[in-house]
Amino acid sequence: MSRIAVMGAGAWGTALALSLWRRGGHQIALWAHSPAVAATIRGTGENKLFLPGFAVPGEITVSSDVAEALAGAEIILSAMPSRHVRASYASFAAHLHAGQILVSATKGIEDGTLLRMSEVIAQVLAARNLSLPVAVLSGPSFAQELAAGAPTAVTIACSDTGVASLLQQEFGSGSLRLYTNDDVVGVELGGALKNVIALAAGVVAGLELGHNSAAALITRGIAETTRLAVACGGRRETLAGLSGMGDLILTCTGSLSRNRSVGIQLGRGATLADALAGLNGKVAEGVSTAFAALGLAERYGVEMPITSQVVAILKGERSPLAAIEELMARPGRDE
Ligand SMILES: NC(=O)C1=CN([C@@H]2O[C@H](COP(=O)(O)OP(=O)(O)OC[C@H]3O[C@@H](n4cnc5c(N)ncnc54)[C@H](OP(=O)(O)O)[C@@H]3O)[C@@H](O)[C@H]2O)C=CC1
Ligand SMILES: O=C(CO)COP(=O)(O)O
Repeated sequence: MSRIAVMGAGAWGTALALSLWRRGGHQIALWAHSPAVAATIRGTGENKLFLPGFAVPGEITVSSDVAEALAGAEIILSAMPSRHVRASYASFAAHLHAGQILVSATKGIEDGTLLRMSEVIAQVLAARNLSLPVAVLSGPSFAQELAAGAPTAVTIACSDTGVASLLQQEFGSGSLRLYTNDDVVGVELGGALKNVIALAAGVVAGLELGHNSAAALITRGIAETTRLAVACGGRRETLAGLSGMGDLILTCTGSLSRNRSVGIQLGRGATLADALAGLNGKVAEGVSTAFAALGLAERYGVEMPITSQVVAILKGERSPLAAIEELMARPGRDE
């Protein structure tokens, strides 16, 4: 029996907690950032704001108290928006100790520092003389579908292959299959960068450009995200896996994607502010990741034409249609 603390009670943290509880064999604690969200889940047995329609059993202890959530935890699985990871771990650090395993399920790149989430976590801990293994969980996985028990496969990445194998066993169940990988860079960037291409796929859908355009975008999207991930030290084959191509296909085509839905609104002519307001407090990571990805692309001298156009649209500097026209007018090149 392991005690697992799931830190973050948005859609993803709640779905992961449900999946791990259903698997059996673990005590699950779910930490919500806001006391109101924790109280609602405890009081109603449901996360009405972020994952409505799924019962959260009383055996999952729900709290907004960090010390309470982390007490006795052997595995800490975090799933909060990327912009809150640094501050969250700063508040967790005093309650962490050697022997614990950290797993990041957040998909994003930190604004300004351009660090991956596992790097942000390691940096926060290092400043407090703590060093714990940090694994990454990423892959094609809509929270609602995992919560419903639909068969789902994701990647669990850690530079320590023993830790990845242990997490594969501890998290795996009849509805959640995990593949191990020691390429943390590739897995983490695959999960973060697909959100930017999903915004672009939404724009294509919002403009009603059809299936040819969508397929071209997904394919050229994986080409440019792979270029960047490889330049950053990731492996090409990782980007062809679940946390690359797999998540890209899901998010670029799935109607449950928040990133794609923001892109659709932009394609239909909405402002970014209006498109984000439609999410009612839910996160679309691709918006900030687009800027960070372009920052990494400039650092490593990598060409990212789709990401560049997404940034121009987000800044309001180019209309969605003009962005597509620019992509089509680029000089011919080899595939
Ligand atoms: N939803 C999905 O299907 C999937 C999401 N992910 C990733 O998981 C991460 C979390 O997304 P998701 O669960 O969907 O989030 P949601 O959009 O469902 O919820 C937003 C979350 O942000 C939290 N939050 C707001 N302010 C703060 C703060 N200051 N500090 C800490 N947390 C805060 C909210 O907590 P509160 O209201 O309590 O303040 C809430 O839990 C993202 O990186 C996402 O890309 C990955 C795979 C699937
Ligand atoms: O990461 C996800 C599925 O793997 C969820 O995508 P959205 O954040 O676009 O909803």
